[in-house]
Amino acid sequence: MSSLSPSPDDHALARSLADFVTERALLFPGERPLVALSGGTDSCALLLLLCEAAALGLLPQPAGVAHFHHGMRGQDADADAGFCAALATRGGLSCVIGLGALANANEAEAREARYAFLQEAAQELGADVIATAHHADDQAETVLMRVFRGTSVSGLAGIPVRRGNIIRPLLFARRAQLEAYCAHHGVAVRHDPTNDNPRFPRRKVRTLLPELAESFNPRLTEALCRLSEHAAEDSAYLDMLAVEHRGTTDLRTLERPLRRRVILQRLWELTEGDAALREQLVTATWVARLEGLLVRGGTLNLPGDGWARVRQGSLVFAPQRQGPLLTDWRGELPVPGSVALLDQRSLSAVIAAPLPSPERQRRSLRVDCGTIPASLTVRTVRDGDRIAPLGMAGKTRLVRDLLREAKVPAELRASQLVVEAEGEILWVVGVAQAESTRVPEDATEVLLLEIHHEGP
Ligand SMILES: Nc1ncnc2c1ncn2[C@@H]1O[C@H](COP(=O)(O)OP(=O)(O)OP(=O)(O)O)[C@@H](O)[C@H]1O
Repeated sequence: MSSLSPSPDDHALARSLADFVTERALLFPGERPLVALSGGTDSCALLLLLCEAAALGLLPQPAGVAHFHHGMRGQDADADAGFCAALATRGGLSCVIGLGALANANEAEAREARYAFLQEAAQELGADVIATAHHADDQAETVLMRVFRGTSVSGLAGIPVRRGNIIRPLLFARRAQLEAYCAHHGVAVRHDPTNDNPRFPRRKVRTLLPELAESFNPRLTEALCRLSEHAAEDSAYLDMLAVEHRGTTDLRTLERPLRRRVILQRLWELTEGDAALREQLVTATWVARLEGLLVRGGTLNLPGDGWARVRQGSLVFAPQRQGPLLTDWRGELPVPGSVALLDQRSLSAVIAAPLPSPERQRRSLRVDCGTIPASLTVRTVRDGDRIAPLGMAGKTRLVRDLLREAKVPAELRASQLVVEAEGEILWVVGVAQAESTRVPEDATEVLLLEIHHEGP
């Protein structure tokens, strides 16, 4: 972290920026950055500092400036765009303004559109990388927010100093330094009031950090930034090892940190091109769930309708399922030997079927949507069918034996219904349910299967 001299006009901050860029190899020889300019303090400081460093001969001149008008905030946003264009001109740089129509977009959609525009602008202006103005306080807030929400080592790495062609050359600097710098240069920066909402988690953490610093460590921001740097390095090292081991046939043979990292990389690949799903799925929680699946076996439904399954110690991911949501499914069922498919997207699936002895049977079953597979088959019992009943520690029993013990009359046993998933009997309707259908306390979605008696 740099210490800014009391007088900002000795180029101290521009020199620190150039040192940081050089040490981290953020610009290779001949490369020129595009400056992503929102008009706020941080990106105004970034633009002026890059220009100052270029004037000192420490860094190349930026290729230009890009500002994205999200189309969300009306006149204020129009003024932001005008301001950015004027500031670019003041620095002698070209400026590209993008216009979105994101009136109803959420934060993730707005971000996706902004970065897509920045990539186009970089091409247009012949820039090699895109520089954004995230700084040390942003980093500390990000790390702390992730700690509060729950995170992993790679999450602790926070905002990467470089990802692809996006670079963050201001991660060394404190917010107060950038504010002082803009004030010194007489830049009347723009202010986006949407960032002031006290309900925003980032806003809350921003208020909390100084209090925590006062109670625990006056250099808390620096400590959190150092933690994120170390976590980024450890994480990069694990990533490298995981790439080397990604072909491992049985993931259970890998050391746990490595196994978890291979799973994380698989999730990252799986969510390519779907930012919203990535946010949900590339998390410590899902890595832990999939790790559990490797040990336990079976199938796990993923957010966004995909699912994962274990095959000989490796994870198999299935794509998202298509088709309409079934809410009140009714199937024709079954003459002995016929089958029906239940799409598990339905949270209440009703099977209309002639049942052998409805008065004796428990005709509904709750199962955890998180663990049952994509589709269920309802069919009549077959010779040799086995089930691992609830509470029997995985020991399997012949379904026919269970029917006999439950005193289902012999003549009705052939039309006994079972619900099967990928070769495993989950439910012998009214008689037994499998251990794997047990609904855990933390289940978030429960599928209610009902068998209705219809017919004689
Ligand atoms: N409208 C915009 N046009 C161009 N660049 C922008 C715009 N908004 C933000 N940026 C760039 O992104 C940086 C971070 O902005 P901000 O803190 O608002 O976004 P974030 O949501 O915290 O981060 P990010 O979206 O980059 O993950 C800014 O300093 C600026 O460099």
